[in-house]
Amino acid sequence: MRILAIDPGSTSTKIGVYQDGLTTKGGIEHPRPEIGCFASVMDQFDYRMQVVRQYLEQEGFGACGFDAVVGRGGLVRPVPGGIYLVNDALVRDLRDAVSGEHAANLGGVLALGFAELHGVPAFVVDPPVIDEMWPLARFSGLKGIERKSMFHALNQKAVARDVAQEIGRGYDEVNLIVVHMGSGITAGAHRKGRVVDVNNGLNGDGPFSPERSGGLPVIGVLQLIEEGIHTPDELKAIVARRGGLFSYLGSPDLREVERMAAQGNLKARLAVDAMIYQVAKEIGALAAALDGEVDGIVLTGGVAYSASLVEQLTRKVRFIAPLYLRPGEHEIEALLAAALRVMNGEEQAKEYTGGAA
Ligand SMILES: Nc1ncnc2c1ncn2[C@@H]1O[C@H](COP(=O)(O)OP(=O)(O)OP(=O)(O)O)[C@@H](O)[C@H]1O
Ligand SMILES: CCCC(=O)O
Repeated sequence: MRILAIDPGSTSTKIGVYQDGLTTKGGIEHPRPEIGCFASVMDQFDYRMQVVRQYLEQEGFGACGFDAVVGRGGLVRPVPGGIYLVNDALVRDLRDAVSGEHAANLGGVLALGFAELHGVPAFVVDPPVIDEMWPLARFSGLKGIERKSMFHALNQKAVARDVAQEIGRGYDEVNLIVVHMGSGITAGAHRKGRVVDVNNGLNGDGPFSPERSGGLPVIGVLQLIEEGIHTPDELKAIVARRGGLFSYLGSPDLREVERMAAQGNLKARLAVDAMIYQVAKEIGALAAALDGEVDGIVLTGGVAYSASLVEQLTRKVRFIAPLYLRPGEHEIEALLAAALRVMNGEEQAKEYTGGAA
């Protein structure tokens, strides 16, 4: 059995190949000026196909066939968690960016591109739009504005399953708070296998992160528009890509910001402390959402590699539940494991129909 996994991120493409029990995994970085030449995410299709081809050749898989191809899910319409066959409806919604532009939208399209070359099925797994929120979590506080589920679903679910296993129980038997801390930060309340509440980092919700603003005071945002400082479109981009640490310090790279802090830059120290403070508050809020019945708090994403940040955060939230560390992302492994479950007949791939947005 040989399976190809493709995980496109905003400045990298991660690739994995499963072959008879062994996984080969790698990533190709795309310099910002190079990837910045494309007007839209979908315009990068040929470029990313070529990148994946080059990787496969370099790793000795150039002449190989595949039994299935699996890609990261994108911002399609809200769906329950699971594995989805890439079909026409899914490809159309990815191309139309029905729930927003994101590099992840290329995942299903690239998977299909390679699957068609080999005459095999293509899948996507746990797209960021999976929606398992309970009704209370949908209230924003204003009629007409509903909180939406959009988060690092693939990685959150993968590490949650892994931690449940470490605890010795099934994912659907535990309550976990999973905090993915990457360029964006999303924190989810996983209640017995369902993510019943989670912040949508891309939309200005939750803690600030290296790149995202998180929740902002609404009147302050309106003033920026009224005073002509930013247009609504500029603000949408700032909230998702140029907020958080980037806006305070000019860099979204926590390693660089920590270096600045270590060299005595007090602004950098305070901004990192504030990010930790906001993440801790989010964890506390989710603990209350789960009635305090929390089996574990899981920290994952690139930011969780920072030992000092993890130590500070642990001191603030360890009164809630034990902490489990899963730094980095585990998406390629999760994609390959999911495709393997389908190919082995242990799980059935769902049909994406593209219900209401
Ligand atoms: N060893 C480390 N120490 C401190 N920070 C780190 C370390 N490694 C990565 N980071 C930080 O993690 C952040 C990026 O995380 P990650 O690679 O998970 O994000 P991404 O894939 O770009 O975005 P996302 O996870 O939101 O999809 C950056 O701010 C980076 O500086
Ligand atoms: C994947 C959606 C969440 C984020 O990037 O902040």
